[in-house]
Amino acid sequence: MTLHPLVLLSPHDSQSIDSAFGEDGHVRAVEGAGWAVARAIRARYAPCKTVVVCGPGFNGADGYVAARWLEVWGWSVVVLAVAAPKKDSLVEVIARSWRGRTFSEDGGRIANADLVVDAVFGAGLSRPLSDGLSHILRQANRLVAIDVPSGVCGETGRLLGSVKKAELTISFIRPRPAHFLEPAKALCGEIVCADIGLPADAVNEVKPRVFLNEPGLWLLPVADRGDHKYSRGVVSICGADKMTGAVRIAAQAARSSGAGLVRILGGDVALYRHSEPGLIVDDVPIGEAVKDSRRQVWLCGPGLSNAEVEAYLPQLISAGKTILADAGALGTGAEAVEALRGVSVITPHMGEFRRLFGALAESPRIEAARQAAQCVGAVVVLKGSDTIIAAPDGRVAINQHASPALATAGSGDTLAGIVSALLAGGMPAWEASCAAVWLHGDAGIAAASEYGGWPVVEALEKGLGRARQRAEKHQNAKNYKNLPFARL
Ligand SMILES: NC(=O)C1=CN([C@@H]2O[C@H](COP(=O)(O)OP(=O)(O)OC[C@H]3O[C@@H](n4cnc5c(N)ncnc54)[C@H](OP(=O)(O)O)[C@@H]3O)[C@@H](O)[C@H]2O)[C@H](O)CC1
Ligand SMILES: [K+]
Repeated sequence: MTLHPLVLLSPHDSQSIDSAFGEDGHVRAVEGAGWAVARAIRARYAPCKTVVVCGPGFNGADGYVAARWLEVWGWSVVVLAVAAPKKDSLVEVIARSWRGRTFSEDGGRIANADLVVDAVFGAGLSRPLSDGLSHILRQANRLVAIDVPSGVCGETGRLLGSVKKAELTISFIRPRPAHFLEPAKALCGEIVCADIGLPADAVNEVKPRVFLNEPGLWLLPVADRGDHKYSRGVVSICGADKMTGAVRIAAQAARSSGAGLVRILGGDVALYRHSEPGLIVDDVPIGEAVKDSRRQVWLCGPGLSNAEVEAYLPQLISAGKTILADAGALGTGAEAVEALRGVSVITPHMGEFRRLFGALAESPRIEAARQAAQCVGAVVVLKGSDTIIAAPDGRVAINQHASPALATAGSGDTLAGIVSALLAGGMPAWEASCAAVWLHGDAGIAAASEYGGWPVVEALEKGLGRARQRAEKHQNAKNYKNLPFARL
């Protein structure tokens, strides 16, 4: 087994790899890690006065090895050991291989250093950073962090204490979720991930659950010469009487994302009939429409009032349809959560999430999304600058491929339309949601560049065909270019 290139390693994963190394293997891994840190630093900075601040665990051990290499290459290096390694531990053995100057008190060295390396805590952070340690690191002018800036929870991106921003963070094997989750993301600077030579036994310990959302994590439906509109998939959208724009935007997005046929049912039927000519508009009761087995995928929520949702959603659920619930269908509190059981995907922003799940919204976003997915039994797309896509089985993807240009009215309706089209094309719910979030982000990036930063929502839909082409170019698993981190 090898680790998928888009896996993100939680601290727990990283520690289970470490424990599978055995002592010799562990020493080799630390040697590889420290050497990688030194190489990444040498590639970015000229030799300068450097302080490596080492903690008591293997994060500190990486620091001692990095210090050794930098000194070998002629740098002026001292180690500040803020906590000694445990007696007779492997870390102590590795620390002894550093023969240079070591201090246990800062004595003004940090403030006077050109570069400070934060090797205090990484995966083993178990409680908040003390004020004393935080004060020491905050005096650094330029900081490079090993694994994560000390005080960052590698799993959730939460900060345990006051954390100093690094301009470079060097991690190992695969990046950590925190590198891509706010608030930690803003404190990591450039991310470098080093391959330190992976023994297969150690990798087998890892059950990947967190992924970076990039093409290659999913495959888009393949266009075939024999395609017809029903094989491409039918999307049905519950029509709104008043907020008709939301429905039309979602319908256009679904049509531009490969759906063979998009139908709107009910609401202001006359208006929909006079809008885009490529739509089919139905004026039949929902109970009739659900009998058509070709109409499996339904989008329920954009533009809908509570009363409209109540008229549509229970019937769709009892007919066993594949449902994306968004906007109006994401009501308030436990009753609304109960009413959603049976849908396949929900796409809340943080406000909607808080209304639905209450106190769960106070948990770190990745954990909140995962628990909500388990609670509803549906994929949860928790929208934001670091959108999280959580499946009920515990898989989570973190999306980075996005643009602030997406923060515009109607953007969520566009996303809902894309997810619906990919569901109709036969993709499983988590993969369809991940792919849709990426395509939506890509269209936002392209629209921002084409229209100068503030594109209107209609521009997103126009970019979806090209977004699809770019995704297809990158989804070949061997072609992981343009990832949001450098590889060493
Ligand atoms: N597989 C990999 O990715 C590799 C990672 N490497 C590096 O290893 C570290 C993880 O090392 P670990 O020893 O597990 O953890 P830490 O170095 O982060 O620190 C653990 C010790 O720190 C104490 N601790 C934790 N939090 C605090 C705190 N707030 N204040 C004081 N002390 C703290 C902790 O004490 P406990 O009481 O909780 O036991 C431990 O003593 C990873 O980050 C990488 O840098 C490998 O080198 C290569 C393979
Ligand atoms: K660190």
